[in-house]
Amino acid sequence: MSISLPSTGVGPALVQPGLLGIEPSFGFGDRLGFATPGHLLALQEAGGAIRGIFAQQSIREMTRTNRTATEVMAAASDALSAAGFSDPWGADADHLKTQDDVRQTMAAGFVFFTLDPSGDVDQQADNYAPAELATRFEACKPFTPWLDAYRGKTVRFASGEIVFDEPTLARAAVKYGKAIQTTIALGRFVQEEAARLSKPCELELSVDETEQPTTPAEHYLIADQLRAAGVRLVSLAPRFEGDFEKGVDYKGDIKSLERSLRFHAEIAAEMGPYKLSLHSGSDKISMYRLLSRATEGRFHVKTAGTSYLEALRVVARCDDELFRRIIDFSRGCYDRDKATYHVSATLADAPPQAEVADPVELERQYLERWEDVPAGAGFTAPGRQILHCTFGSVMTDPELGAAVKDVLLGNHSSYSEVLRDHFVRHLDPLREG
Ligand SMILES: O=C(O)[C@@H](O)[C@@H](O)[C@H](O)C(=O)CO
Repeated sequence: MSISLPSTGVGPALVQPGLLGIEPSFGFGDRLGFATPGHLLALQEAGGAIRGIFAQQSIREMTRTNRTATEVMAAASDALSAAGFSDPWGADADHLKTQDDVRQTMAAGFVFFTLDPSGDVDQQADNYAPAELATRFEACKPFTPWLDAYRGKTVRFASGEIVFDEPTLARAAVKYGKAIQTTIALGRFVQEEAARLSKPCELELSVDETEQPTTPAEHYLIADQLRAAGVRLVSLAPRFEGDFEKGVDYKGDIKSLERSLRFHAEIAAEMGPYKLSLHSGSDKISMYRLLSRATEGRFHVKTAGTSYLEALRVVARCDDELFRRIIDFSRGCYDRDKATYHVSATLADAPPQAEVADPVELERQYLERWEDVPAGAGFTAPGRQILHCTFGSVMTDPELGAAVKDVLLGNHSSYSEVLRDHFVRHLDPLREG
């Protein structure tokens, strides 16, 4: 397998992404542009019927790393072309909020568009007392003309009943009413722009980055309204129950999550069919089988930061001094950079590098090691989150960013091997179900 070097972002992409529909898929987000060869090794070894989305970056990530959508696409397509890869693969323009986000990513060749209306989700809706809920319900009626279609309705699934009584309807309308309107507008824009330019497109709706779980009633209502509006989804990322923090395994009641996944999967099958999408999907090893079984293989798992952390693992093993400088620098940026990410780690949860003489122990504290993780579980070390959120600050630092790239260029096969091992451990439980 020839290892391609990261593209300059100007060469013609010889390998084009395509539509994957509701085939099982796995998003290999690559914040640096060096990871696709390793991602491909893992998928070819353990992917089975799972399709790879090898170009995947959010607007937030590209902003933080000063990368363009064209550069992201070229890094993936050039690596796949160099490897002679000819299977279908996807390209996900992630967490899009505006029409300009759509224009720039569509122009770069992205074909999977993740719509993110979380800015219009009322993230405290579940906390309002009846009087405040009633006031807010009244205020959202101008953009929820569909209320009467659900009032008093009961929808039955094997997993349970959805009863649209007044409190349920009010909370759904207050929480997602405006976001549904936003999603329909942006989704229609993507579909119309793709048709105008004769380009392929498929849509995901993501509300994963919101505070309060999406109930089955809210999921059903969102899906019903999008379907009625002609916005066709291949994937939907609800806000699942529990905690899906960046870079660490699932936190919550796994049995309750299993019941919830089954209910959401039934709704997705009935209202679509479309895939259930798991964001912050890396390291959630303990729940992958549940997701695969509940959805009967109609899932999408999205990862990104974890490939950056595995790049730092190569740095840790090749240049201890540089790794220590990155830890010191990241600890100085963490409280600022974590602002838009769901993490719980504090600086006190991981020791300053100067207090850890042993390089292997330092790797355990900030990256963890698969050798130390129980079978069927993912990483949990909080130090991972300190490094995870500060990727942009590190990679745009003139000295540190260049030094990381030099280490990866000089040890590219090591990086690809580390990624292969890391993602085979992610793909195996998903493939086996
Ligand atoms: O960090 C980002 O902005 C994105 O990679 C993520 O939010 C992405 O949507 C994801 O969930 C990958 O784990």
